[in-house]
Amino acid sequence: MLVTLEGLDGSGKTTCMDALQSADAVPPETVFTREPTTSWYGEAVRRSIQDDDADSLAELFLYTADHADHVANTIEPAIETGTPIISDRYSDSRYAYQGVTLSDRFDDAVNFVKEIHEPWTRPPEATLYLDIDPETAAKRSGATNKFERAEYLERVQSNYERLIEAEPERFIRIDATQSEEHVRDAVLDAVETVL
Ligand SMILES: Nc1ncnc2c1ncn2[C@@H]1O[C@H](COP(=O)(O)OP(=O)(O)O)[C@@H](O)[C@H]1O
Ligand SMILES: Cc1cn([C@H]2C[C@H](O)[C@@H](COP(=O)(O)OP(=O)(O)O)O2)c(=O)[nH]c1=O
Repeated sequence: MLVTLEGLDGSGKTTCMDALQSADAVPPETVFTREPTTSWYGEAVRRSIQDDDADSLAELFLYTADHADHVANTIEPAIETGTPIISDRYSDSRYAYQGVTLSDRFDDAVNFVKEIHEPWTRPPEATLYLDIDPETAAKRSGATNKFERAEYLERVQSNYERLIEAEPERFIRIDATQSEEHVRDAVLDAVETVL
């Protein structure tokens, strides 16, 4: 069972992952993971995030290489042994974010990115979407990198909405504008239900 957490920068994913890792309701063998990962592929991605002049297509393939390694070496081995996995960001982040960065190069960039993944990715069973307005997200995240500006996040948000509309049964929407306690409880409830 693969569960993913998605949302804009600053929506509270890290805060919720911390809560999940110490929650009684989550089986102790659960694998907690994230994208970008902590592998050298993930490090290459982080370098690119800090580079304002990075080529958007090259960046897509860095993220996608990191995902390929993540699927092969973390996700599939856990699935094979029936171990639950919770990932902070996963392929939807690419569809939503690179769907924006590549929008000037492809007619339907979201679909282009999805098509690159489809033959080999392992889709999640459930995705918790931490729903927050772009202004609050930008404020909370401190706008520390090129992706964290409100106008950019607004476009990322519309891509997430498009993904949710296409697969409403996979997504669980959580109101991330509520207090930290409220969001944490909603996330814990949702994860307990799906696991
Ligand atoms: N529900 C909330 N209400 C107010 N502030 C929050 C809430 N959840 C998280 N924060 C704060 O917002 C900032 C970003 O949260 P974080 O969990 O790092 O988000 P993300 O991992 O999605 O970028 C942190 O300073 C965190 O303490
Ligand atoms: C996984 C992933 C992240 N990103 C972006 C989102 C973030 O701005 C940045 C780093 O992700 P992350 O470290 O999860 O940031 P945060 O905790 O603030 O949400 O990379 C993509 O553009 N595409 C992707 O596929």
